[in-house]
Amino acid sequence: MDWDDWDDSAPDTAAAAAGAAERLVDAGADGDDQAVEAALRPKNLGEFVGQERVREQLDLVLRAARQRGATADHVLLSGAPGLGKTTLSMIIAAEMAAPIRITSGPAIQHAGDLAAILSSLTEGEVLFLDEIHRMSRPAEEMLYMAMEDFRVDVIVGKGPGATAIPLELPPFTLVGATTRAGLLPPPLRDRFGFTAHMEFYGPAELERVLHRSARLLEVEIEPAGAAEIAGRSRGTPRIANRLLRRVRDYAQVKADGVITREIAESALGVYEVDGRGLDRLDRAVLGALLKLFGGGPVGLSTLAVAVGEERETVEEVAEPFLVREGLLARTPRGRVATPAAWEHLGLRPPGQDTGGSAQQGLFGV
Ligand SMILES: Nc1ncnc2c1ncn2[C@@H]1O[C@H](COP(=O)(O)OP(=O)(O)OP(=O)(O)O)[C@@H](O)[C@H]1O
Repeated sequence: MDWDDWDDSAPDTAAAAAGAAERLVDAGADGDDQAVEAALRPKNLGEFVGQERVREQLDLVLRAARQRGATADHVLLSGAPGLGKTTLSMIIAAEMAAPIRITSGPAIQHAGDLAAILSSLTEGEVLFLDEIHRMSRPAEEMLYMAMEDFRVDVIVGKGPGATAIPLELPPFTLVGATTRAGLLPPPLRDRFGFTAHMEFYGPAELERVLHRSARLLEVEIEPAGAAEIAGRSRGTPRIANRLLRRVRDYAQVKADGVITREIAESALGVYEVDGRGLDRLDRAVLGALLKLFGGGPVGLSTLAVAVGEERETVEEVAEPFLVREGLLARTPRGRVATPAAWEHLGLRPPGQDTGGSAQQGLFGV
């Protein structure tokens, strides 16, 4: 898959963002998670689970910088939300024993905003710029020079009388994060000394994340319980940790607090997250595609009307994961279900027996 075209659970439109925000399986950060999320963050490279290649390469970059007594090279982290980009930026700062400043592209709309941040950095400080692809153009151009020469030109005045006042900056490490590496202009991309692409996590890695988080949350979890949650976490540690907290509540209220496979299964059944990590919306989209349109092809707008959702919600919130899971394909003629989709919902394609399940409601599969 071409990563640059990929953007799982990072909706661009307000409608889609609203649709995503309420979901337990949304990979984005939500407000009430912040404190617990911070408590669960690995503090050094040794604690950071998975992403072996990235970890090994980063370890070399940081060790070498430390040995030279120099500031580490600028680092670009790309990957879907919830895979650990913020965590890794904090680890970079910790490993370099440097302070960290955190901001994001959308917060920097004017070059002056960036100049204010850059001019207040101390030597060796790490500047974490999340969603770097969403910075304004003038700020981006200022960043080029700051990254390369540790210098910015602050423009004073307007029109023909405007003057550029050069400002020296202390050496710093920029850690940029993006879900869309392909959207970064090449001059910006080229100024990063080290670029790492974060992959989705495998089940074994997610189980390790879950065991570690359970230990920190002081919850007892059996290996089969962790495996059950891992399988529903969409390859994303943030989702795994969120599901763990919901299962913990269930185990506490309905049982003796221990997370077994049965408890995890029942709890996530209550939250309508199925064995493959699909939630109610995902199954509604897939169910409509199969039951109302015989598996497609069907146009996006028609599919959206059928499930009573905004077009953007279907396209940006539900579809990326369904495509990634190989359950739905986007074709020039419309959306098409794959054989795996029929199998997942326990239905048979037309011509192979209609079965009784076509009578079930769209949300009831
Ligand atoms: N490799 C990992 N090992 C253990 N926990 C992890 C790992 N990666 C992420 N996490 C956990 O997942 C949560 C989300 O991670 P983080 O905020 O770093 O993701 P992100 O990629 O920056 O997401 P976003 O792009 O939405 O900001 C954190 O609580 C962190 O503890």
